[in-house]
Amino acid sequence: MPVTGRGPCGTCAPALRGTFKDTILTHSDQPRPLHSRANGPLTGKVRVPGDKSISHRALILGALAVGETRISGLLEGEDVLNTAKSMQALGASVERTGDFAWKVQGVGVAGFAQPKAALDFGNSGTGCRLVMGAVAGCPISAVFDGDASLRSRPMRRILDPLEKMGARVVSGGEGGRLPLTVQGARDPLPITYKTPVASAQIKSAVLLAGLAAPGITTLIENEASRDHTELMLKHFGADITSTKEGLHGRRITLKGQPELHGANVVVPADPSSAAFPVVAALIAEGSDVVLSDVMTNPLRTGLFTTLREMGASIEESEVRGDAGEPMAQLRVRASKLRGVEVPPERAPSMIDEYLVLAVAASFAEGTTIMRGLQELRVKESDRLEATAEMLRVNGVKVEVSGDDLIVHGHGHVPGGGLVATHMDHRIAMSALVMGCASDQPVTVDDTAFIATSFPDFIPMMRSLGAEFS
Ligand SMILES: O=C(O)C1=C[C@@H](OP(=O)(O)O)[C@@H](O)[C@H](O)C1
Ligand SMILES: C=C(OP(=O)(O)O)C(=O)O
Repeated sequence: MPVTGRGPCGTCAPALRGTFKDTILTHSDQPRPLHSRANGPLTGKVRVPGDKSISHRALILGALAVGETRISGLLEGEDVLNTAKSMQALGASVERTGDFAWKVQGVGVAGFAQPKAALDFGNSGTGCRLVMGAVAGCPISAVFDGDASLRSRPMRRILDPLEKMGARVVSGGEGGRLPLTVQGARDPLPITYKTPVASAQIKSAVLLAGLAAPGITTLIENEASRDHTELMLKHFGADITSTKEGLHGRRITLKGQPELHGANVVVPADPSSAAFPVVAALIAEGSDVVLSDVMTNPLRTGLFTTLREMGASIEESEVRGDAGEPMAQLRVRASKLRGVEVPPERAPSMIDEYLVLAVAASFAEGTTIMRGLQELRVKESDRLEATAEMLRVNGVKVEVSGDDLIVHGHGHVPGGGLVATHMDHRIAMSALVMGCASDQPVTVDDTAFIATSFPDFIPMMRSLGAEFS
């Protein structure tokens, strides 16, 4: 579905109020184009911002817990700040106490209050879908809305299981699209649900609703998706188990109506954000870049596995763990890459990284085949088509065949193209990374959406030597 304009809610993030006064959101309706040109090697050490998935979950579980939750290293990107605001609108107290440091005073499982206004999730599928799950277990109704991109994304996949648990859609857009009003269940039912696609957002919505239901909620997935909700629920005191199901799947059981207690959460650096400087360092000759504290949960590291298969030099050191999530320092050196075939079962562990992998594949020698990418079609944009277009306008030979993406690499990229962002942060960042090593500069039509997940991307890349102007 085409996405046009900034969206019905005006800018992606409304002005902040109350305890959020220290945080600034910067979206405007003016597109902000940028050129990226090769400027020699990238060097230096950086820490990319906190993991987006964990940041959303820390705020939501903090709000559903009894007592105080302290979060350090929170991603202060627009997506996460919209989740923080929704938690406040639902009755939790959410306060910024310092740089990336936040305090949440929760209301307890099923304790959300009726919000006075629509909950605006801006560009964020994760925020919207996880909060829908949490609201579904409370006897309140809430209006869910977002920008034009989020309004175009499917919500039926979340509403189907939530309706089985007793929630109702009171009013809503065609085919389960936003804006829609969800009436939470007065007496939520525990269910056994098999997800139709490997999606951590569906899984998490069901588990968050299941917190309020008596008895056992069971979630089965054929392919394991990121398990941050499970790990964090355990950290907050829930009785939750996860066992293998079939070859690649998981069966998760959650005992309902626990008393979640507030907890400390240390948010590691986001591997999906690290992916951009990692690929930039691999393709810009002579580069040597170090990234600290990168989360290395195996359900998130499919990109690093693939890049290593392509011949990338990515060394791990200082391996450690906090709050149940492993992390490491990565040293990345420019490398000659070769084309590879990426199996479909790897998709859940690198779902947001195919765009920047396609950039790496464009600089490789040989063909890279990425299989089973149907889920890319329902992200912030149709990422399968948008990625192919990004490569094509920069002189790379690329095919979309069914749900597969095939990139023919020739060791260098002509560049010179203007890339359409389609309200999608990862397209903007991937295109700017491409320009770090292409023969001619690459231009993106709008960088504004980068603020949803990686607000400091441009200055951080410049600090490594990237030329963005
Ligand atoms: O649960 C999460 O935090 C996320 C799950 C993924 O979406 P799906 O659940 O739709 O695969 C991913 O693309 C998104 O960026 C973050
Ligand atoms: C798909 C993404 O996020 P979301 O689904 O939360 O909008 C992403 O960050 O790439």
